Amino acid sequence: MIEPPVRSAAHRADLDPPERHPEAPAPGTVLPSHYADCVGCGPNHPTGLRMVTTAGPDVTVTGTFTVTAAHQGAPGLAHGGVLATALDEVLGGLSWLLRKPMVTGRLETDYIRPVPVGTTLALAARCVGFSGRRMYAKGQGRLDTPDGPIAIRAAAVFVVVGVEHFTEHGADMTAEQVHDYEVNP
Ligand SMILES: CCCCCCCCCC(=O)SCCNC(=O)CCNC(=O)[C@H](O)C(C)(C)COP(=O)(O)OP(=O)(O)OC[C@H]1O[C@@H](n2cnc3c(N)ncnc32)[C@H](O)[C@@H]1OP(=O)(O)O
Repeated sequence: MIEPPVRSAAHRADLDPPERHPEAPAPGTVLPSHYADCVGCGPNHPTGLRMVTTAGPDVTVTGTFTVTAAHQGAPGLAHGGVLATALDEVLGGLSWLLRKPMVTGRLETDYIRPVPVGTTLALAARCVGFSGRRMYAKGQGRLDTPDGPIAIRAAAVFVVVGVEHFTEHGADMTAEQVHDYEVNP
């Protein structure tokens, strides 16, 4: 038996407001890849999304993802899971501005328009607020330009974790490297 998800990314109205860290990268700063082999942003990944993300004002991030033949589901069209990855990446980039390590707990995606190969998606993410360790966020992707038609939308919950999440469960990562990832964009 396959159990359905038990949670929702819908949030209450009384979240703690998002606080941009005083040492967050300035709006307009291109955020570095957090890991060279990351399928979302890593320059070493052979078929990755090669996303470039930029800090925005408040707790917002923008990014671009150009859909190639490596990202197809149906012929000539982006795979929905790949599009969810692009949303996950730009939403995850909010951690650079919050300076808190966090992982995706829940990612809800609406697919509104097909995304053809050759499209450059203009992605945007915004932190909505916090409830304890839960960070609520929303994101979207528009076709080709920041004011193009909306193709995808997301609501997400990220969960703030300690460095041990990465050192105990991951590979080849020391606590010092996680600290770098947390504080040195
Ligand atoms: C700057 C770098 C940019 C990075 C971009 C990267 C983008 C990609 C990001 C990812 O894809 S991360 C990889 C995918 N995610 C994971 O692998 C996470 C796997 N899940 C876990 O490791 C654990 O389930 C998790 C850390 C999320 C929670 O386990 P814990 O034992 O630490 O917490 P716990 O279960 O006690 O829950 C803590 C709080 O979070 C809530 N929570 C936990 N899981 C949740 C969930 N799935 N959805 C919503 N809320 C969740 C939970 O209800 C609770 O809320 P309250 O404190 O208010 O009671």
